[in-house]
Amino acid sequence: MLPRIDLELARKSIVEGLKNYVFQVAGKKGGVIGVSGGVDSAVAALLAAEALGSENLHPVILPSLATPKEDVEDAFLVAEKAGVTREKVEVIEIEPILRCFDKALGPMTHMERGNLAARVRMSILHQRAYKYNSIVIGTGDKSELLIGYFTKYGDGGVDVLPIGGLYKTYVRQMALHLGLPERIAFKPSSPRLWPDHEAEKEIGLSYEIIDEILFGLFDKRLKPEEVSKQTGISMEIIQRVINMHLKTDHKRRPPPVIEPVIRYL
Ligand SMILES: Nc1ncnc2c1ncn2[C@@H]1O[C@H](COP(=O)(O)OP(=O)(O)OC[C@H]2O[C@@H]([n+]3cccc(C(=O)O)c3)[C@H](O)[C@@H]2O)[C@@H](O)[C@H]1O
Ligand SMILES: Nc1ncnc2c1ncn2[C@@H]1O[C@H](COP(=O)(O)OP(=O)(O)OP(=O)(O)O)[C@@H](O)[C@H]1O
Ligand SMILES: [Mg+2]
Repeated sequence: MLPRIDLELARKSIVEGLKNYVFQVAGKKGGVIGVSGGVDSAVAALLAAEALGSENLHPVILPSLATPKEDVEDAFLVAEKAGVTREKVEVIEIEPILRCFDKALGPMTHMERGNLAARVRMSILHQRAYKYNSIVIGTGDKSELLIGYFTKYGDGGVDVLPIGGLYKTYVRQMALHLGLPERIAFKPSSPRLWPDHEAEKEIGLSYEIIDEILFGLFDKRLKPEEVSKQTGISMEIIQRVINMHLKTDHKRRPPPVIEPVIRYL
């Protein structure tokens, strides 16, 4: 179990930090956010509305065939809780766009098409951000970022990460703290890149375990063996999480420039 945190302090500091980043550092008028009905975008949207003012927040719902109807309803509820009226929430179906890709690209695996769906969403959010003189608010949490569980240049292609410093465990607690319903706070995490896609099933580990391991390694800075000793989690599982982190290193940094040897003549 992770230690409890002062959720109110975390909330206030994220709100202050995001406000400063969008208005002062980026010099923009607001933020665009994809709202899925999942807990990450719910918490990010509520914090962003508080930081930027709901009039400067542009929530966009981007359903595909893999999106359950209830998620769309939950996304509307999140927008409403963020102070954005139904009429101001944009809904853009991405299935017709994906069908154009089907035609152009031919058969795809569900992973190829799913990652494409994430990149189609990213493209739409950036178009809207440009149009509204805003930036794209990301929804990645610390757990997803550290294990690289996101689509490179898809949901990873964002401008700022307000909940990137909170493990999934804390994001769920923050959701309750912000008054979101338990149904959203404890909804099984799912990228919904294909029907019935669930994060913990795909990864093969629960976020409870992943967070305990990441907390031990990255916050307490313990050696893997010590994390195993303190948590009772096997070294094999800890090594799997470490491998996920290492294999996705490229997703957390800008592409390397291959430096030429330059001789001035
Ligand atoms: N070593 C390396 N150095 C530099 N670049 C490297 C690389 N290895 C792969 N690449 C590049 O990265 C690409 C692979 O990365 P990527 O396209 O992301 O693909 P990949 O990591 O294989 O798949 C994305 C994963 O994120 C999950 N996901 C996606 C979207 C949302 C969420 C969520 O939680 O909401 C989760 C999804 O279920 C899947 O497990 C390759 O096609 C290649 O272009
Ligand atoms: N149907 C959708 N409409 C709008 N945005 C979406 C949709 N599906 C995914 N996204 C965007 O992609 C992000 C990544 O999805 P992800 O599933 O990680 O987040 P989540 O659904 O908010 O929370 P969780 O990870 O717990 O499922 C979402 O937070 C959201 O910004
Ligand atoms: Mg989700």
